[in-house]
Amino acid sequence: MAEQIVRRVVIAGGGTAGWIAAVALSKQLGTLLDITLVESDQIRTVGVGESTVPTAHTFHHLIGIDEQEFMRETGSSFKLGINFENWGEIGDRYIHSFGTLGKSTWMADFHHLWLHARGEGLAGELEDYCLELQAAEQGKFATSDQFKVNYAYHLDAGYYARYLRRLSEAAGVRRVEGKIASVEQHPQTGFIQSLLLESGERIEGDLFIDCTGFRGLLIEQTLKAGFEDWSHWLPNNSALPVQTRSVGPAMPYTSAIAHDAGWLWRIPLQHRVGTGLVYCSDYLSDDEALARLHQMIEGEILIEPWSIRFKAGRRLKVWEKNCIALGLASGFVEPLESTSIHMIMIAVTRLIQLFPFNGCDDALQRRYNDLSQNEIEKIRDFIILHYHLTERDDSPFWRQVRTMEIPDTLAQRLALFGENAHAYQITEELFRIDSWVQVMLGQRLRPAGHHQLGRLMRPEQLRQALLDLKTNIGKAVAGMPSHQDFLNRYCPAAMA
Ligand SMILES: Cc1cc2nc3c(=O)[nH]c(=O)nc-3n(C[C@H](O)[C@H](O)[C@H](O)COP(=O)(O)OP(=O)(O)OC[C@H]3O[C@@H](n4cnc5c(N)ncnc54)[C@H](O)[C@@H]3O)c2cc1C
Repeated sequence: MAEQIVRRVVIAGGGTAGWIAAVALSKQLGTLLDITLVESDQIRTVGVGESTVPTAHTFHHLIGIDEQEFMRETGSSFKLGINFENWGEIGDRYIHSFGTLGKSTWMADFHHLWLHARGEGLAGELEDYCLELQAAEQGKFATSDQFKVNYAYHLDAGYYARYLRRLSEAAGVRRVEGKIASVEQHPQTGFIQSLLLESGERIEGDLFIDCTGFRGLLIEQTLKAGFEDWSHWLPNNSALPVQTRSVGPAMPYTSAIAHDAGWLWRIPLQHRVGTGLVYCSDYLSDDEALARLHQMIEGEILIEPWSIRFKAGRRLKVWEKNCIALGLASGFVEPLESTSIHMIMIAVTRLIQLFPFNGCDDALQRRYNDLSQNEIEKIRDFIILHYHLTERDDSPFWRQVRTMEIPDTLAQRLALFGENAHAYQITEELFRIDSWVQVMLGQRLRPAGHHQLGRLMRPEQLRQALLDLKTNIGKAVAGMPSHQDFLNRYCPAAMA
């Protein structure tokens, strides 16, 4: 049997990405690897990233994280979707839920039936036919054999990293505190050999995972893997996060409230609310942004706002030589649909599946890079959709994103839906058909035509079928406790 060449894994950085990598690799491949994580108390983590998508639930399950313990220790709440305000037009509101819309058939997705019935005056609102969406609207939540809902989490990034650190160290990860002063490479191959810390300590490894955030200390500053800038499609480049006291029960959704040069997030945790203004500095100065944030804040400030600059785009090669970038070091598509933690989790899963036990060869690297590119580009298109499909004309920011050129891949999807109401999910794509449908309709795209399946049913039969669906969902939601009551019982926050 071939000897294992890659055994010593060095993770640079201890933010969300670093500790997710540490916990997953140690729990899954533990005895095959020696894992060291280096982080520096002198360099703070980005400190945000608190809203997730349902894959977080699946990922935790895969690596054996106990849900109730995790939620107690991180003050987490449940998330059923995102509540968008002022996106299509000022005053608009819709929820992009994680749920399934109605009942689809093999011939056509549910929304085709709904579009027909709506046109004939036989149907209510689309949201009447989705359990998660109705539960979100009413602030309800339950998860059990009786209530099978598709959900994600809101979590506290600081507590989450601490929690994962505890699990990782228990699984054998060695943590080294220290600032990386330089990265040492093999003189011929350029492969990374070691990290030299300011203390003089040298950390040697076979595989290096760059989780150093936007700076990309290994992947970019050392290996120059390259970056594809997407800011012409996603112009927001600044954020002002702040932590505030809760002013009411935690709702089971994130809010994304558009303003004239970006948007504001509100993420309800058990012990506080995470809020943050996202904006484009070409259209809003930092002082104006701070004033805007203060206008939109609800509740007493617990931690004062801090400033973050970012650029949307992807690292051209997330795997280069013997270095793999995860998290912000690998690229960033702005936080609108809370996809970064998902991408970290998928990237770690992919790494476990394609782990280079016998060395970092080109074919493995190429496969990994292709899959990563494919994934992030689909997510990029979904985010651009929210900006481009707007009718807002009240500010230069909205005029720019409404009229900008968009990627061909997205233009094709819009044409298909705009003409015939068809939406699709490509293999391994994160967002499902129902996500595309909810956002496209929520952003005011009204398809000119749709599948004629609905005409095969008698009007009364169709009206009754839709009424039954709505009634059953209504009954199920009525039987659920409030989200806050469920949290209080299921996983009361340790720090609340
Ligand atoms: C405004 C904003 C909002 C976001 N919201 C969401 C969201 O709602 N949902 C979501 O999924 N994602 C979100 N994200 C993304 C999310 O925050 C990140 O994906 C996640 O926090 C991972 O960050 P990271 O670990 O890659 O980097 P960081 O948190 O920046 O961590 C970098 C680590 O590297 C260490 N480090 C750096 N340099 C050195 C050095 N020289 N020596 C030693 N250590 C070093 C630091 O000490 C730190 O531990 C958001 C991002 C932004 C900017």
